Amino acid sequence: MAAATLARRIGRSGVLPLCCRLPAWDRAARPPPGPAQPPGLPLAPCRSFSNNKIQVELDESSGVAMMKFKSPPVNSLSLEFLTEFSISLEKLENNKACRGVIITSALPKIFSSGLDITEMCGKSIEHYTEFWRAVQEMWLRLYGSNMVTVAAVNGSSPAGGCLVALSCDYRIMAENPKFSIGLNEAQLGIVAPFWFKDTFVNVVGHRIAERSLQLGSLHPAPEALKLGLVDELVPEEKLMEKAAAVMAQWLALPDHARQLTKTMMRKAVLDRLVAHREEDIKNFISFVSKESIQKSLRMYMEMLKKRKS
Ligand SMILES: CC/C=C\C/C=C\C/C=C\C=C\CC(=O)SCCNC(=O)CCNC(=O)[C@H](O)C(C)(C)COP(=O)(O)OP(=O)(O)OC[C@H]1O[C@@H](n2cnc3c(N)ncnc32)[C@H](O)[C@@H]1OP(=O)(O)O
Repeated sequence: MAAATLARRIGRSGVLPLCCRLPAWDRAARPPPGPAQPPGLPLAPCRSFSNNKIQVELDESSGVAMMKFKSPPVNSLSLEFLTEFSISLEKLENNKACRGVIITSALPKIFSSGLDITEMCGKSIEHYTEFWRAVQEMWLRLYGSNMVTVAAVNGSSPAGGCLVALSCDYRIMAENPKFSIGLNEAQLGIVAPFWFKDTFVNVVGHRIAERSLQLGSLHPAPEALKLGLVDELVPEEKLMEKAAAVMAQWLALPDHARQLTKTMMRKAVLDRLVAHREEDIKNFISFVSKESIQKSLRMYMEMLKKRKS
């Protein structure tokens, strides 16, 4: 689907109507590009594209795309960011030449600061609905992607930023102990929704997830490795090289076998949100509309600003 059409269909809601596309985890496995492809079949024209928030470059010879978050100061996941993220994933997913994507940040020291807190403060119910739907859409696309997804975590990655990394197939983090990662929602006085929790449990197991979620822990990189929250630590200057090597290793397998296995592992968790999407939006709205929650979020934002001065 052309980008302009996609953007129009997504519209202000930030969401593609479900009738417009099959979820990635229900799609048939794609044949690998290259010799198996009928000669003369044109490849989708998306070698590189970029918007205000995200830059994507696809190397058609390897089938690997590099996606870089570039939304200063901290790559917070605003409605606009989430919409652009979903559009970028959709473009790659629909491009037969693309088999894998490496996700990283173009900003120093920050992978993503998580959901944009200002989107959850003092806004209308319509806005909360649109925002939360866009958060859901991003996760459904990323966690359900048929592509190999590798997170090259080159900076701190709290809450929604951690969810992005957790939703990938493999996480490599720069071995800087000043960089931390985790679902710290409890520290903000809010609660990670069930699908954040499910994604976390699927990576680290129930006990580690329960303790970490209750405490709202942000784990420095070495601790994140011990907990299995990330798969590998490497010196920062080796991060992209390592990500490319891991990607090549994963792409060496036949797509159909890997994709069906991924679907088998993730389907139950994806289906749970798909079945409860509207209820989840209602829960978010009623939670975030509470005066006590608004107060907690405002205090947290003030704390961030004070820390700076
Ligand atoms: C029953 C349950 C039912 C339903 C579910 C209900 C609710 C669930 C709801 C929400 C789930 C939310 C998940 C989230 O992702 S919440 C976001 C959590 N994020 C954080 O805690 C990160 C906060 N930020 C930081 O710790 C730091 O900024 C940093 C480590 C990322 C970077 O540190 P720096 O020192 O480099 O930069 P700063 O000076 O701190 O920040 C620069 C600038 O950016 C602003 N900012 C930072 N993070 C955010 C953010 N997430 N959203 C919006 N704005 C952010 C910060 O305030 C500074 O702004 P100013 O320059 O001062 O204006």
